[in-house]
Amino acid sequence: MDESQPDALAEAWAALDVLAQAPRPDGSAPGSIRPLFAAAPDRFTRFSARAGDILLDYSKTAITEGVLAALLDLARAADVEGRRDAMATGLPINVTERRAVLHMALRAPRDAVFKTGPGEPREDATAEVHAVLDRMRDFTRAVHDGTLRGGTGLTFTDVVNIGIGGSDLGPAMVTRALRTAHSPMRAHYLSNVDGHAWEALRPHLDAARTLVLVASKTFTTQETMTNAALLRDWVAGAVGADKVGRHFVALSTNLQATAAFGIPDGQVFGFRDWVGGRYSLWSSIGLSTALAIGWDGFAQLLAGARRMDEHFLTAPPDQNLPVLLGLVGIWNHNLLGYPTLCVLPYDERLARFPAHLQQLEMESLGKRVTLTGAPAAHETGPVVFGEPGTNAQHSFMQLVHQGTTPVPVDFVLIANPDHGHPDSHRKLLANGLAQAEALMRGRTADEIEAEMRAEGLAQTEVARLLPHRVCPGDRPSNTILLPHLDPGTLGQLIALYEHKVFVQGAVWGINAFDQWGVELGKQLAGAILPELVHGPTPGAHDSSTTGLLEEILRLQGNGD
Ligand SMILES: O=P(O)(O)OC[C@H]1O[C@H](O)[C@H](O)[C@@H](O)[C@@H]1O
Repeated sequence: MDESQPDALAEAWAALDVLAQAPRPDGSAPGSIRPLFAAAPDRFTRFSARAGDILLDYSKTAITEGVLAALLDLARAADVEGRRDAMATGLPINVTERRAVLHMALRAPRDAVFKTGPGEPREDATAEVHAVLDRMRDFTRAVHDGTLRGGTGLTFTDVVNIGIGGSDLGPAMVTRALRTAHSPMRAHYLSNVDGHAWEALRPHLDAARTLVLVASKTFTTQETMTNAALLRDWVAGAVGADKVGRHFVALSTNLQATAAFGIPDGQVFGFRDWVGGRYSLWSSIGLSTALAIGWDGFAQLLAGARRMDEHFLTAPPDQNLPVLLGLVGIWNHNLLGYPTLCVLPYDERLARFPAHLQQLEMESLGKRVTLTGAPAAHETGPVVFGEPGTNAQHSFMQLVHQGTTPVPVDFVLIANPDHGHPDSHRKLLANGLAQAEALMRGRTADEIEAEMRAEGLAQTEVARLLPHRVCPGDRPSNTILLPHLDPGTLGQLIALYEHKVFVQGAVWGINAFDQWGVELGKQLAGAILPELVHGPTPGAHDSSTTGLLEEILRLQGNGD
């Protein structure tokens, strides 16, 4: 499984360090991009790649032939392909939880072979996946055609997905991207334990026509279980306690807990522990999406992801989109020292795509030790943030253009919209393309001086303003171009990032599939919860936490 060779790995990193620190043969700085375009008019052709419906243009980065070769050496030394194959064969690559990582099996065709479990005979993952998918399909159709109805006999018009983290972000993002005015049902997502979230949603719903999905891999998550109890009472109030069960479905791996909550097995859609939360939108956790957009759309989403899986599993590294995207990120992050990644989808429908990527990337790659528990030798995951364009241009892009540290950007552009406003779409695309060009090209002092002189500004004014107006350029971006946004292309796009994260985790030698860091806060919240009723336990906390607790209780009128 692990064929990586420490010496070869160290050599590969050292070779990259040399490239990142010394000027290029033509004297240009290793992070500069403009000279690369000036020197090679065919740079776009050379540093772009296609797979399925996706074009990845990474030419507006500081990658050269030499850098790319060294990055591919790094991937080879880290045995990215061997690790990828270990994932695909169901080996327990999530070593801290002793679990396989088989989200690819969730979108595999019926006759595919994805096996899991130690020893022989190994379990056939695909058969079980398709058994659940078949049930999800039948359920979705029965809700849509009115065979399944609520407690008072009314058809369901709305579905509420109660879940958080991976049990919310993926399906919420996909549903928002793909729903249309003709979608069969309205879907709503309730994640936060903040009662304001429920209060904001409640007026939009009729309990008698609302189907509730309790989406939780563990079925123990505090926020989800709290909201599930709130909605159970609310539905019971409308249809009667004896009929509330008809409105509730569970999406979970924990069948004991779903039964304890009172959801009969026939209304539970399961999945296995080899599906990580942030990879679960393809599992039964995606049921809200299927209900919202229809079964055919959900099936096309899976097929799109499968297309990217097949590409990732078979394409040579130098043409493999997830490998290239991962390696470009490593060049920007580890070698050039850029600590963040900004994701800008130029499509309102992808408004939650950056939020989904934040969990996918930061929960997967936010690790400080390697698989063996040794401190990571290199920086691991970047801070990821983003917003749809053009909105982002009018908020934080100032820092991206002129801040002190370059911020690599991934632009996601969609060639054809699904609306009838071509002028709006041209403006959207023009802005996306212009941002990438502006980041790369910048505006030099000479260019700005000439412009200001042409405007007739006095020399003193030119000198005063010049430093403020210079845009340094040489700021890297990738552009990912899709022909349309539809279930198939979105499936490819999400899977592209999933596999990119895999590649980076493999190169850094970390476990991209656990998330122990989120546990401590959960434990401490459990300890603090009773103190919000009874007051702070003496000596239990630092003075800050105790002081804040006391102040909150005083402001609530409970502290005197
Ligand atoms: O699906 P659940 O078990 O309710 O978990 C929901 C989320 O909460 C956890 O704290 C993890 O950090 C996430 O990876 C997970 O997706």
